[in-house]
Amino acid sequence: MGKPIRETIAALVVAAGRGTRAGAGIPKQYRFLDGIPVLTRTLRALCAEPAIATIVVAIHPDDEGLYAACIAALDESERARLLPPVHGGATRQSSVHAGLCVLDASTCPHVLVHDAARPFLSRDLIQRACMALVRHDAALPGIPVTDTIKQVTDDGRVTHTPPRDGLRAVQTPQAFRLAPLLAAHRRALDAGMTGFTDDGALAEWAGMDVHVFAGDPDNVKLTHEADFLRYAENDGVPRMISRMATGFDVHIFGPGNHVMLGGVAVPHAHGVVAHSDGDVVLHALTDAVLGALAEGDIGTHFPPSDPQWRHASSDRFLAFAAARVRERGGVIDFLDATILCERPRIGPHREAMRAQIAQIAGIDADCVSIKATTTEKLGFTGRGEGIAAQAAATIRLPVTRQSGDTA
Ligand SMILES: Nc1ccn([C@@H]2O[C@H](COP(=O)(O)OP(=O)(O)OP(=O)(O)O)[C@@H](O)[C@H]2O)c(=O)n1
Ligand SMILES: C[C@](O)(CO)[C@H](O)COP(=O)(O)O
Repeated sequence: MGKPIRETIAALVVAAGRGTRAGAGIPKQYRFLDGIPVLTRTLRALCAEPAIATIVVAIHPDDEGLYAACIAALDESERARLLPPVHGGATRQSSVHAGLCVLDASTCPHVLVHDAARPFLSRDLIQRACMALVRHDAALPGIPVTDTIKQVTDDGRVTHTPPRDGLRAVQTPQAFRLAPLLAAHRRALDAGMTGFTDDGALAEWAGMDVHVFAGDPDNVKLTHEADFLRYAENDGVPRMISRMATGFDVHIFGPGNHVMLGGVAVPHAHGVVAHSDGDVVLHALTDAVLGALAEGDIGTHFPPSDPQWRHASSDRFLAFAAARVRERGGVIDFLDATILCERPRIGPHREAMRAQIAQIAGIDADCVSIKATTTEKLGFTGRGEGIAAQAAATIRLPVTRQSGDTA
């Protein structure tokens, strides 16, 4: 008995175009829509359909790096569905041909050919395409046209008005039996027919019986800059969400003649007892930033048991946390710290600390605030036994998954 049709379908995504009509520097399938590349969205939609056994993407040879970044954003089970990419050609038709050539008709006798530039394809639409293969060798999603269509000459004279009822605007995914489609592509190539704008037209030319099933008006092809403006909330700029977190640190006073505070050596009658340089301000700020990332705390990344952090300058801890924010595509909006001690006096060093913290975190000094308070001679700080700092960090991170989670 043969396999059920749902285990015999491959998807071929054509993504080798240059997107010249959309402009904007990189090919449109690699541009971001709400923090997610168009191609990543398209592949996720296809991966969500269990009927599709395997997926191959035709890419331009110059786009290997862009493709790798799109694939990295998929989860492991999604990546497992992908064959290695193939290099497409100068036309959509040649890119489809290149992709069809690597598919194995003995394991996947059916193929859905889909434009990378159509990232809004729904589960229902994919299922309609798969179902169409039960009855047809070639089937295209089409939507009734709502405008009246005119055939015109180059100088704009109308020569024909086809009756609208029989017209459909066709989309992808277009569903085919693989062997006859590949044979049709080879025949077209041999005949020097290289200008087909969809596989439906090529199949029709080759004599296949081509049918239309219900398309989806939301399944638009991103073609012009205006499409990006219309469909991307932020036109390629990742949507960001704000996070705020706090940090706190204490060190006991010990022998010495200064304390490090916010990266500044502040003269004092004592030093602090600490594994590192004991800068409570930088430690509290580091924990606040790591907290906003939900990436543990300073001890997670720089364990006090590790001798390499002995006497370490605390700059590196905050610099590390700030780099993590950048690596996740985020920004630090604001850092705020309050120092709790009777002595030393903080006011004369406040501006130097703000400048130093700003430099370490890679932000403007305007975005750093340093405050100080005594504790009215109460508690360990009041008795002059030690010094404490509490801090808050506000950061923004890109929304990177369709679910709204962040990276
Ligand atoms: N040589 C080509 C041309 C197009 N495509 C793909 O075919 C789909 C539909 O093509 P289109 O929207 O025309 O994309 P581009 O050719 O990139 O656009 P433009 O014509 O504006 O350059 C896109 O996913 C595109 O990447 C392809 O794989 N290989
Ligand atoms: C395949 C297609 O998306 C069906 O509507 C369309 O023909 C592609 O045309 P393009 O000129 O390559 O964008």
